Amino acid sequence: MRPAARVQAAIEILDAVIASAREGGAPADALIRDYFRSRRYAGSKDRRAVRGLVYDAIRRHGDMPASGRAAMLGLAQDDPELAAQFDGSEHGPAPIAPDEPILEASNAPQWVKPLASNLVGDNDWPSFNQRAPLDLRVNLARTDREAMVSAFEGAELTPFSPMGLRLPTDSRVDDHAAYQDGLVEVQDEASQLVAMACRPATGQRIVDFCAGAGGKSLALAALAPEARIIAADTDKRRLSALGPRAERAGAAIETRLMNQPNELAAFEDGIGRFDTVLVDAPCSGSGTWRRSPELRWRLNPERLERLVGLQRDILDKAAQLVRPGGTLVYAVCSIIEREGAAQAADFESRHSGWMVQDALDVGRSDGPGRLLTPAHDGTDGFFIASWRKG
Ligand SMILES: C[S@@+](CC[C@H](N)C(=O)[O-])C[C@H]1O[C@@H](n2cnc3c(N)ncnc32)[C@H](O)[C@@H]1O
Repeated sequence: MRPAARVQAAIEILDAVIASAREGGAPADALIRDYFRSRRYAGSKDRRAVRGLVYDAIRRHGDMPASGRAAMLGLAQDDPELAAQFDGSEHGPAPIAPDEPILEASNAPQWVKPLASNLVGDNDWPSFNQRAPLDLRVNLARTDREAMVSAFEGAELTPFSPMGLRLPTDSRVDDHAAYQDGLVEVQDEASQLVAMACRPATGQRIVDFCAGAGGKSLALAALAPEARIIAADTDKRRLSALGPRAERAGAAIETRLMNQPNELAAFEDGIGRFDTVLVDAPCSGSGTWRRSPELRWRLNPERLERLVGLQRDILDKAAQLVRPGGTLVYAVCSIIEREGAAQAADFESRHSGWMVQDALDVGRSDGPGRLLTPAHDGTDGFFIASWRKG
């Protein structure tokens, strides 16, 4: 493909990404794959170049552009070589009209900024346009960090998590023997810290109430291989992805599929009996925007409202599983106050007898919990709170 045709392809894919973000449809990765499935003439270099253009355009615009062309014109604003491809050639984009509006670069949707925690400052926002390094969690149940740091080129120790390694952006690990043998997992340092905030110990009964594909459950199992860990979720597809991961890691984790709105029916034997319950709640994902910049286009006020209600409902249910003297940990990969500090404070106002406890000594104190942000802590953005049941 000629360079101009690659730009036109990126514009067409971005149109599909925008439509899909509006409708809650397939993510950009899937749309890129679909696009090339019917265009066999595109070689691997073409595909890589188009993909790069699509993601650069997404990353540059915190607010969703009106069209793929608007997104690509914005990107061309910083790149004269790219601007020159708007040449009106046969498979290329039409020339740039003199009065065509050009979008300013932005790092987050404008409507979200006033909703962020007060701790999120001017130095935090630009981090959402930057690319994140790749963090690994070493499976301490089977090896140690020192052995693994030398097994991965360019790896450094993460500063806060004693089980983390940090690799350069774009590192690939899935074909590495240590990954295939279950000695490491891909996991951001903040997520590792969430598992640590649970302080898992031998003999404890622990529920990961929003386990998804089990990232936190696996970290809990690595920290306390003799604990009994139950991974629960309402999403069968996600939960079923845990089996092969647990097998690879050599971890024994029980799974329970729950049905909304009767999630606790899966725990009839366990109300008020668990030592620790972790709620890694569904959220905006705003803390992960540097890894998944497209999520910025998928969030809207109605969706945020629904998520805040869901978090509240899940917290109220999960709290019922905790035994007296046990621990409830609430975490969201979000920098939005309503999902973090305000949600935790709201939980406290509805329930008496829960004593807030220090979840971590990392990040900054934010209401009843702690907030980590990319600029301040070098991790994904996360809010984490922990309570002891009186
Ligand atoms: C942030 S994700 C969890 C990520 C996971 N803990 C990990 O570390 O990979 C939130 C999860 O909550 C689940 N969820 C949604 N509604 C739920 C509900 N009512 N009860 C429990 N889990 C729910 C979603 O299916 C999703 O897997």
